[in-house]
Amino acid sequence: MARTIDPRRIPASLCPIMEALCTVGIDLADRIAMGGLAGDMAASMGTNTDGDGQKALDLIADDAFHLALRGTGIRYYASEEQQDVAEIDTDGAFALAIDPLDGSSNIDVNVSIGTIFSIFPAAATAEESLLRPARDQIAAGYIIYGPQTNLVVTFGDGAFLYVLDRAKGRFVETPGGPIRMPVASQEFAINASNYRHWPDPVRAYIDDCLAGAEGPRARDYNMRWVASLVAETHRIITRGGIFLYPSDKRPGYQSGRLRMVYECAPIAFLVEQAGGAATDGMEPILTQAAQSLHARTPFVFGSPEKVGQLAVYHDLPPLEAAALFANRGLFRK
Ligand SMILES: O=P(O)(O)OC[C@H]1O[C@](O)(COP(=O)(O)O)[C@@H](O)[C@@H]1O
Ligand SMILES: [Mg+2]
Ligand SMILES: [Mg+2]
Repeated sequence: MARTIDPRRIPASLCPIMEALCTVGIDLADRIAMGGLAGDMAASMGTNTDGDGQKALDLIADDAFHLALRGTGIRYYASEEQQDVAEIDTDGAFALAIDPLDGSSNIDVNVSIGTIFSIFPAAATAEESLLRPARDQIAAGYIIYGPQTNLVVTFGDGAFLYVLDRAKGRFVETPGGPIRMPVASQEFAINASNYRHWPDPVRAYIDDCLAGAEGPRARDYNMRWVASLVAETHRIITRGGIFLYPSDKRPGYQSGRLRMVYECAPIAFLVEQAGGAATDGMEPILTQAAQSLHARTPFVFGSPEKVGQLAVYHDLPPLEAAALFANRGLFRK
């Protein structure tokens, strides 16, 4: 009997896992809400094996999820904060990948952060379990620690929104049924400080958004960048738009920044379940498999129409894309 989440939509075999994730999520939500009174959660703790800075809360969250998932049926536990996959229950039927704390750069500034998770059936090895097409996920979700603490989760039959009822210590599904991402929106999300490093098709696409009502899209756009993937996802599934973290020319960013297994795959699954689309700029994320546990991929998601438009820019032959970039008139409808 689940105590920390309304269990009605959860397949019985996944109930213990969801219970553990929600228990830790509630603890983290309480801790985050304490701010500096809970200690310096943004303290720098060195770097993970991939060279990313680790904050105290990254490690606290990773330890807490790893520990809580014992005995829940998870065989393989793959975390952003650990180089290798850990084996938890040797006879477990599932593999779980997790970004224990997403948006770490926002810990100390009281901006929304989150936890992202993905569940696959366990196969014979950790690699076979996790380095497979993202379409094979059986569940994916995130918890967002913001003004509300929400859980958004899919088990492959729609995406559903839960709110943490703090008085009861329980995630409760909001009325309204499955989430449907709005189709029409004039918002895009990209870290524009990297403009000079982007590929030409991405620059051309954003140029056309920035040109607003006077440009080829003939409408004004708004821009948002929170620097927490969970927060961007939550906004986009709630009110539409498009998110882009493309590859760029900076060293280490040839495949963008975000990780396939525990960031892009679960968000792509959720977004598709909410009626959106998610690609690497051209190909659906759900048809792809990571080459290694911490592999990165360019990531674009949002309303299908907008994600499709970006693919059109990528489809242009390089010379044409370059000309397009040099002369905005070429792409006018
Ligand atoms: O600082 P940048 O380059 O804009 O990157 C922001 C991105 O990095 C991330 O914070 C990476 O996640 P972590 O905090 O889990 O490392 C994403 O949430 C966000 O979309
Ligand atoms: Mg992250
Ligand atoms: Mg993280």
